[in-house]
Amino acid sequence: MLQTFYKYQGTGNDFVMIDNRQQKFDKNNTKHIAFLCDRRFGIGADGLILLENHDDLDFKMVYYNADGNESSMCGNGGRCIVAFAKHLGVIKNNAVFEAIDGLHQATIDENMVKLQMLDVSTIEKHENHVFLNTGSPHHVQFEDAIDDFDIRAKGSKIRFGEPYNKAGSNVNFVKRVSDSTFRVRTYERGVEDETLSCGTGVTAVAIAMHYLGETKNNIVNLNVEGGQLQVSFEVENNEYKNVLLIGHATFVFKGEI
Ligand SMILES: N[C@@H](CCC[C@H](N)C(=O)O)C(=O)O
Repeated sequence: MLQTFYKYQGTGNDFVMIDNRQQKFDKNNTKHIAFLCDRRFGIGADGLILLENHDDLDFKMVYYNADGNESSMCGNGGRCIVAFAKHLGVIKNNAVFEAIDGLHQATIDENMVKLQMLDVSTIEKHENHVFLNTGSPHHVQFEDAIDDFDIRAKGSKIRFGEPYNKAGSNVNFVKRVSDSTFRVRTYERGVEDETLSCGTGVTAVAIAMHYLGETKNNIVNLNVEGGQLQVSFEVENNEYKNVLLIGHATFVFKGEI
């Protein structure tokens, strides 16, 4: 039987979206999910997202990386599923949904989505990097030659190396552009390559830059390969609260496979 799918992207981080409110999708078929995400043999995407019913909230989000494995929170995917839920008529302009890291509130205006992310209170400062979890684990480090280096090779070495090993971490390389703007390139675990944008990644970068004193602003602009995102937050007793990831979420095409 053919499967209807929708393709969405948020700053170039692209996803296969499936309406699984009838629970027909085989969630245990890792190879099939990887095939759907394959850019040569399948539809092509950085990840696959299921929209499911929830007893008390608007919907539930289930996220898989392009390798076919279910993973931790996807910020850009979270913005895209809000646009998808609106398209399906599940929500109007506001949403409260459950993802693997807990509840998320969101608003959508045209294709601009503001998504509330996890509060962050634990930030590890190391000699050459910062590590924090914004729903997914993120290694953040400065890279002056950000426009011209082998991110796949360097990112993969860090992702699979100590202390992350097999469980891994996403890896963000950052260059300061101004007081309020940073350039970011991300190597994503589970895609095992650079993606054009990573929502939990830029959230981690914005918080890390504030934590390190690289910005005093609580609205930070992030220039990524696929466009621009904004992250805002409040800081209370060293805890980053009311963290919002802001950017577009765009329908690309619909099909059957
Ligand atoms: N693209 C995502 C992050 C998805 C999860 C990540 N690959 C992982 O496994 O940790 C985002 O926009 O946050």
